[in-house]
Amino acid sequence: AACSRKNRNAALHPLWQSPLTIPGGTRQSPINIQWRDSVYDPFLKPLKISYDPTTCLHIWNNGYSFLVEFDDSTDRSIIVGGPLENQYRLKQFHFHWGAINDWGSEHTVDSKFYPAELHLVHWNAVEYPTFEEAVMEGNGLAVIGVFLKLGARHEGLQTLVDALPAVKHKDTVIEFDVFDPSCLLPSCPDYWTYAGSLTTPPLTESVTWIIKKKPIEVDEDQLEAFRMLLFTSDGEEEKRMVDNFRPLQPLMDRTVRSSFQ
Ligand SMILES: NS(=O)(=O)c1ccc(NC(=S)OCCc2ccsc2)cc1
Ligand SMILES: [Zn+2]
Repeated sequence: AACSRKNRNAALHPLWQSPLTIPGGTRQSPINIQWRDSVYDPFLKPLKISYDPTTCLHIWNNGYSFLVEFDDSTDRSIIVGGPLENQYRLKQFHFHWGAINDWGSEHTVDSKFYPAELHLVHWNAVEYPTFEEAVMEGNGLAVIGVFLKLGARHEGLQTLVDALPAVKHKDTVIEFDVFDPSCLLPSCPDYWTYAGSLTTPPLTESVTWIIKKKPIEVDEDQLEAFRMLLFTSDGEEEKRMVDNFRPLQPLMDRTVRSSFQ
C-alpha cells in the first residue's frame, strides 16, 4: 500500500519550485511594512552611496529577472553607513514586477503593492572573500529596495529599457558597459531597514534590507518593456516574464526601523 507522507512538503511556489517558507526560517523576505509599527532609530546614519558607472558589465536574463551585473573585484562601487557596520560592494541590480500595475513589488507598505520593485544587491567584502560565502552569512548582504510607481517616463531607466529586447530569452546576455545605478534612486534619503533574506533561491537569511520610503516614477511603456521579457529560452514555448515576486512572509519577532520620524 502506498505509504502516506508523514510530513507534507512545504507549499511549493510554481515559479521557484522551492518552499514558500523556509522550514525554521525566522527572518524571511519580503514582508509588509506597517508604517505605524516601524520604530524611528535616531542612531541610524545616512546611507552613503558611491557607484562608479564604468564598473557596469552586462545585462543577463537569468530566467527569474534581468540582472545588470557589476565588476565587484574592487571597492569602486560601494555603499556604507545607514544600518551597516561595514562597506558593501555592488554586485548586481534587478527588478520584480507584475503582469498588471495593481501588483508586482515584493515588499508592500501598509499592504499596498507597487507595480515593480528594484533591488540593488551588495555584499560584505570586508569580512568575506567571495559573494558566494557572504550569501551564507547573517551580515553578508545588503539590498537596497526601491519601489517603482506609474508616472512620468524615467530617462535614466530608458537606456536600460532600450537594451531589453536583446535579452528577451532566458540565458541571453548583452554587454552594457556604462551605467550609473544611482540615477535609479529617489533623492529623498528616508528608508526603512530590517533583517531579512534573499527572496529567490537560495533564500538565505543573509540580507540587511534597506527599503527607500519614496518610490521612483516610470511610465507604462517602460513597465510594458519589462513584461515582454520571457522566462523561457529561445525555442521553448514562450512564457512572459511577469509576477516574478515572492509572496509576503511572516514578520515573526522582527522590528522594522525607520531613518525618519
Ligand atoms: N531578490 S533578492 O534581492 O533577495 C536576491 C538577490 C540575489 C540573489 N542571488 C544571487 S545574486 O545569487 C547568485 C548565485 C549564487 C551564488 C551563491 S548562492 C547563489 C537572490 C535574490
Ligand atoms: Zn530581488
